[in-house]
Amino acid sequence: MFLPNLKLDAKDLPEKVIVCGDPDRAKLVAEDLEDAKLLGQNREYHTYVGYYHGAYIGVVSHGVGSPGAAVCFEQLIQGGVKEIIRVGTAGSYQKEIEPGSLVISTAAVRRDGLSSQIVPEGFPAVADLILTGRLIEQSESHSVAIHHGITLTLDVFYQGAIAFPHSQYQAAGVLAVEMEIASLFTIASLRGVRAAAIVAIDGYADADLAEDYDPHTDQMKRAIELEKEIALEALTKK
Ligand SMILES: O=P(O)(O)O[C@H]1O[C@H](CO)[C@@H](O)[C@H]1O
Ligand SMILES: O=c1cc[nH]c(=O)[nH]1
Repeated sequence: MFLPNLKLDAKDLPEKVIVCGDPDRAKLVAEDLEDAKLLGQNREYHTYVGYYHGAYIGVVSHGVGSPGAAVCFEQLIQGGVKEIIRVGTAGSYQKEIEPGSLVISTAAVRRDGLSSQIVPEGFPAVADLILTGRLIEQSESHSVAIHHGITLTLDVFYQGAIAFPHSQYQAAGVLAVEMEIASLFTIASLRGVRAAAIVAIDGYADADLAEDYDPHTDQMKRAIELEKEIALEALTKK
């Protein structure tokens, strides 16, 4: 089967993949794979495959925002993918969740537009219990602060005339905000595959805590290295 947006033949797709927004991050993950090769490249979708501890896996970039990412998730699943871990970045909503730390999402608030066009209002966006358990287990051997709980998925990155909903979600105990996890969890539930997500915190998203957005610091590079390692181990654990 040819997957048109990913621009590759599904026969070479592994059943387990890591996904991330940034094509450069996908390349970085692929550097940890043996016999890594670029399977397809089209638009924001860069797909690498290779072996990690002997397991055949893939890493695919999905770009920024749920609609484009959903095209990627759907085509991966059409192509036979059964387990997906998103390795992303997010802004913190809670003071104790500091830049450079990691958050494993157990569920995502659906404030994206994409999922509301494929499932009814009230349908939950929840992580797969088993894959998420593996992420949590892998994270326990590291000394960096790693939190787990509810994240929020928004379509908006820059505030317009309508105020960001940050304070209500902060008060409700949501840990962090990003732009694709709710779509991933919803699509995975709908199609019967496993999905989980881990994100590196690049600053405080809440206006009261706001800092300059800079996802390119050394601290972020270290956090991304760590989430990459945790996700690779969780995905390939027997
Ligand atoms: O770093 P990635 O995986 O792209 O994730 C986050 O970063 C992007 C915004 O800069 C959005 O895609 C958001 O979800
Ligand atoms: O969507 C995002 C991603 C990273 N950091 C944020 O504040 N928001």
